[in-house]
Amino acid sequence: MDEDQPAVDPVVAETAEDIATMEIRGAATIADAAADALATQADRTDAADPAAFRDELRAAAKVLYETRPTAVSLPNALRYVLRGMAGDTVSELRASTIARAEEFRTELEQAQDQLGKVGANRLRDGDVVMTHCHSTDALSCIEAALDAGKHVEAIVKETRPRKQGHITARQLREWGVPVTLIVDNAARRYLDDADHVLVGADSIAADGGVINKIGTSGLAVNARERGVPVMVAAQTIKLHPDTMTGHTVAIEMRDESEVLPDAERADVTGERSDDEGLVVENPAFDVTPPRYVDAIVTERGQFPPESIVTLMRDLFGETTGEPWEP
Ligand SMILES: O=C(COP(=O)(O)O)[C@H](O)[C@H](O)COP(=O)(O)O
Repeated sequence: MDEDQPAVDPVVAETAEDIATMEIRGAATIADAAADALATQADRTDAADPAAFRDELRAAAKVLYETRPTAVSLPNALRYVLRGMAGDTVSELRASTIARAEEFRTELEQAQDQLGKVGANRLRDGDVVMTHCHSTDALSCIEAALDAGKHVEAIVKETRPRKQGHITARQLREWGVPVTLIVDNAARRYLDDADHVLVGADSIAADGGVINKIGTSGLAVNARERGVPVMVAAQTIKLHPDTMTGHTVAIEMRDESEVLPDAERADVTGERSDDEGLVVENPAFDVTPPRYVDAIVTERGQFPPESIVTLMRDLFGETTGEPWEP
């Protein structure tokens, strides 16, 4: 952070650290935590005047923004809250910012419930769903289908390197859904047993491309080859406004130790512990082209990927800047 930036509340710094280290993860959960952290900053500020308050909130937003680059729900959340800062005194600004953050968090929850109902309509009684990673939006569709009395089974991809599939499997088992847990490499074989691929999204581009956990694109291509429809569950907060003006979505590269932990390094390098010819790459996300996606399910209904740009224009206008820009 710049030296002339105001200090941020320790809770903001802690939230940022938790997002960066993935204690807090998943696009919707990150957005929710970021909005909550801004509310805490507003609540605990000792800013002397409105200008200092605004500077503090912007500084907090920057610290949160710089944690992970791919999930657009994070800048979208920060922008939403900062645009709600209104008032001529610090106490008015505090109240409006906290209220705006609460409104954001409520709407996030409602949107997820609503999209779950839309997604559940695509699932028939007895369907088998293949999942990748852990997405609360995707799980909302299954939960709504269960609430509607449908029997659903799941084939859950482990999702290397961090195995978020375990979180999905645990949640589904808590709901009583029969789960078959498989390694990622087994996905194509098990697609023969699946009626749907159901995944979430970190960002949706204006051309309908879906940015989600690494491995989603390969799964979608295989699903197309096998004739299994691919459903993406994504609240509109996952729509990436900058892609309307040609920007691409940054794909996060994470630490190589997630792929090859230090304790296992010698298995690969042998005696040459500093082997510079060994490169380990760990991209966290990939882009699934729209032609491999059958439907993007949002709280505003389901869309073919090619028409998502119309919704984006409705929601964002033509373009937007950084979250802290007016
Ligand atoms: O790719 C991931 C999580 O990646 P990571 O574990 O690296 O954060 C999820 O599919 C999306 O974030 C959607 O999640 P949700 O539907 O909960 O927003």
